Amino acid sequence: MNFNYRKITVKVGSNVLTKSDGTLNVARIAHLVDQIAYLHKKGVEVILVSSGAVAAGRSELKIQRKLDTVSSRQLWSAVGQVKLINRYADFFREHGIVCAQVLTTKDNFADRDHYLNMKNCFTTLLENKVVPIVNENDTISVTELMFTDNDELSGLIASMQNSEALIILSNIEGIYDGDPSLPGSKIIEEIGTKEKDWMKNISMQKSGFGRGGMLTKSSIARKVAKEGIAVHIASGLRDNVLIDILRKDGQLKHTVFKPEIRKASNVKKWIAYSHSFAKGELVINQGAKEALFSPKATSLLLIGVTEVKGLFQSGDIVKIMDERGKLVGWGKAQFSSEKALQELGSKNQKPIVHYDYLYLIED
Ligand SMILES: Nc1ncnc2c1ncn2[C@@H]1O[C@H](COP(=O)(O)OP(=O)(O)O)[C@@H](O)[C@H]1O
Ligand SMILES: N[C@@H](CCC(=O)OP(=O)(O)O)C(=O)O
Repeated sequence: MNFNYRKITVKVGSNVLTKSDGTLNVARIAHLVDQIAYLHKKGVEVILVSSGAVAAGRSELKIQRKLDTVSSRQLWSAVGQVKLINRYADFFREHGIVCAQVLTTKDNFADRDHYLNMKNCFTTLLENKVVPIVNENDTISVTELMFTDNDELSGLIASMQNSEALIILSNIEGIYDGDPSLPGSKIIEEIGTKEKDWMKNISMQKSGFGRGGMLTKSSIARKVAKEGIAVHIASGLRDNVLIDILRKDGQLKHTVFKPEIRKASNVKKWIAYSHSFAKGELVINQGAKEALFSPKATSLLLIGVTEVKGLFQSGDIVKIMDERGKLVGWGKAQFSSEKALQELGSKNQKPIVHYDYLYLIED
């Protein structure tokens, strides 16, 4: 059989892996493993990002007294992750495949060294034919510094490992052009990175155990597709969904975000996910904003910076804001905040943020 991709990241949502009563859907985990094992044996590299720990833990324990949100998440994820990974390990073993658990927090991607360390971890596992199973380490994650959800984490990993595709399996067949529960709504089968009209049809509604909802899935999908990685959103409740997505002659109806042809560099990919580690802010004027968003590759010069906020060193990530206070991008500063303040508005030709280390948010 011919496959569309040889290297994929697959993300499975909590609702695919749990039954309505909250217990783990063991049959579905087994079927997912069967598909991954089949692809693995055909030479497709697979990284699995699996949610489900909190849901699995919740159904396992009767809590004596009411816990706050953080404590209950810590308790349930700690208990549930063991159950989840044991199931995966048992099913992969039946196929003669070794899987590994990688639990991570956003901090593990905090700077380039941490990022490269994570990258090395996945590369080593894959080289040794191990299937990595990743989840956010909810037990120790600090709420303010968490990933929005595992969709964000899976986007980061697909990008970091240069996957050819990110496949997001949810409890719905794709993105609908209206309320999915209404009979007239249809699946949008193809979305280009420049299109954005479809976004207005996404509601805040999310499924029972999910964290982010379709809104985060969509914005992550768009971001990842812009880096040159195809993103598929399909139903994990459907039999053989992974195989059908990967088959060259596959007919499965679902949503695909078409990747941009020009692939982002590895450094740009790292920058794209680093905004939460920003140490300071640069406010830029309208002229600088227009220059940055022009089709020409443009670096940010100090002449267009009107304000420098916070304390940062050369090499730190800084946010770039427009004069209305809107975040327009971020990048790696080439001067410290002290030097930037001294030379504010000057014609120093060395950019404060070089284009190669700049990420812009396009509307
Ligand atoms: N336009 C839309 N098309 C598809 N799903 C949508 C749309 N708007 C909102 N949703 C909701 O998003 C849910 C999937 O997101 P989420 O609950 O985060 O799932 P997961 O647990 O797989 O991450 C769907 O079940 C659906 O209720
Ligand atoms: N880390 C959490 C998953 C959080 C999450 O992103 O859930 P989902 O939106 O269902 O993919 C868990 O394992 O329960």
